[in-house]
Amino acid sequence: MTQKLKFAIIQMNVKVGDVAHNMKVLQEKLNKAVAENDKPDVILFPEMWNTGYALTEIEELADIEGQKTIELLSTFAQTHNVNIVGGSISQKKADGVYNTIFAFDRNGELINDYSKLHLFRLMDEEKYLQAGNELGNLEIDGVQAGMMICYDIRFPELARSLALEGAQVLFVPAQWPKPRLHHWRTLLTARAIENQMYVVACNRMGQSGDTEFFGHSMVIDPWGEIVVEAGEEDVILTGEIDLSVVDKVRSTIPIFEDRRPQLYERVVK
Ligand SMILES: O=C(O)CCC(=O)C(=O)O
Repeated sequence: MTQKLKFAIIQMNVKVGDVAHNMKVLQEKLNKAVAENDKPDVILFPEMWNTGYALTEIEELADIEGQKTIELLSTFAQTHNVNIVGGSISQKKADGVYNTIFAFDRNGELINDYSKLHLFRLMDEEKYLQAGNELGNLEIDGVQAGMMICYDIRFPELARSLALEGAQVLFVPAQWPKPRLHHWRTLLTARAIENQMYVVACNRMGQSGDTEFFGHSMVIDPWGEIVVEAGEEDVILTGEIDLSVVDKVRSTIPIFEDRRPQLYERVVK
């Protein structure tokens, strides 16, 4: 495939519990992302950007069925003819609150949603949130992709499942705090190398209470090389990925042909 995709990754701060503020900031940043000369094909932003980790008030703050978010992002995608992988939000559904990504195509159509499969006990997510039960497949301008959220990157089976279903790019919104930068970079790089896919990851920056977020949003190519990486600042990270690299790497070291799934299945349930 000779296709290329230009990306814009909005590495922003998130004010815990202040949905109106976060929506305003995101809107300003979206406008900025498309006002650049080199307009992106796809925009990504961080995990739980609407409420932050206001877990004790999440039932009241979460966006009911994602309505406000869907309206904002769908209109923006259509108006600016851009694909959006909408970070993730706290979404209230009948049976509880989910940590959900909504993704839109250039016509503003909601193409899929994905709710975080693995809840992060270190931050008590399992006490306040419901876990999703579906994989997050996606197609962006004809390119097969997948979605995972933050802690999900610690589960190689999930990225592998998406790759086996054809994903060539993995989109990862996160709120990954200090001091685990080494884990963040290593796990993202491992997912890229082992699945020979691009990883496009957005982490928030800034501080909430005692928790500091280091940013370091990054794009990693299927060979494991970092295409672009932010520091800890408030920034929109831009660049381009070349999908032909996926085929090149997969034919150089043909891991998908060399797998022995009938042996692993006895152990990997
Ligand atoms: O796995 C980690 O170290 C961080 C995960 C996390 O912060 C999250 O999933 O929200």
